[in-house]
Amino acid sequence: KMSNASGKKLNVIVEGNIGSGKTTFLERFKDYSDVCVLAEPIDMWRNCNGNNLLGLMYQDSKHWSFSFQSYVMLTMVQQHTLPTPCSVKLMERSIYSARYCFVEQMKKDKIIAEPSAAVLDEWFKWSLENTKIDVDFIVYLRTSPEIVYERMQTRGREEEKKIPLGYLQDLHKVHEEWLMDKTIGHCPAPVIVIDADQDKTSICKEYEKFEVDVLKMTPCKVGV
Ligand SMILES: Cc1cc2cn([C@H]3C[C@H](O)[C@@H](CO)O3)c(=O)nc2[nH]1
Repeated sequence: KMSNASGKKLNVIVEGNIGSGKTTFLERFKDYSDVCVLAEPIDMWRNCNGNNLLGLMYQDSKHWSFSFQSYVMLTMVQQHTLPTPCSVKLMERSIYSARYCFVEQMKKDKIIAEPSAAVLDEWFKWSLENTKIDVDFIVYLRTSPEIVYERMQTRGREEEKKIPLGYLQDLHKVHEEWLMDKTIGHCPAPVIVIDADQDKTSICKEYEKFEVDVLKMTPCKVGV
């Protein structure tokens, strides 16, 4: 049983733009018995009582973004508060990126009207105050929008087919403002920045270094 000095569980969230390599990063931890990996529950978003909210959001964002982001926030709280037997819980994205990246961008784009954004904000604030949401550090897979745009297209996720480069540039900007400039919302934990523009092979060395530190349960200083 691996645990650090205090025996405290370690909660890590992995953040980054669409196509920044989060899934590849999380894959590396799958075989560690003492690390519990919680990928984004995208299949729940695709099937909320038979409705593909993700698809609806991308088809008609004005109409469906509020419903989609409300459900995302619910599933994030469910994952943040899910008890696991592991010493390390590694989660893909968080209630924070839900609020400070995606909802923030949709507010800027006037896709979510102010009254709806106010409701999401109440859920966000209530959740932080009333549920056990712990984050010990944030791994930020930092990328350039042009690179992730290329990757997103090659990956070819059905619902993402029509996402323009501009949206990825906007999402990049809100991630930078939240995690680097700290000009949006609040950053709940120290940020470990990984330059995730590198191709899969060369980035693995970077991940390995981080892997060792996570398993030693100490946040590492992964260079950018
Ligand atoms: C927390 C959070 C994750 C998340 C993902 N997405 C979208 C981006 C991708 O196209 C897809 C999977 O990450 O869902 C979103 O619109 N809003 C979100 N909020």
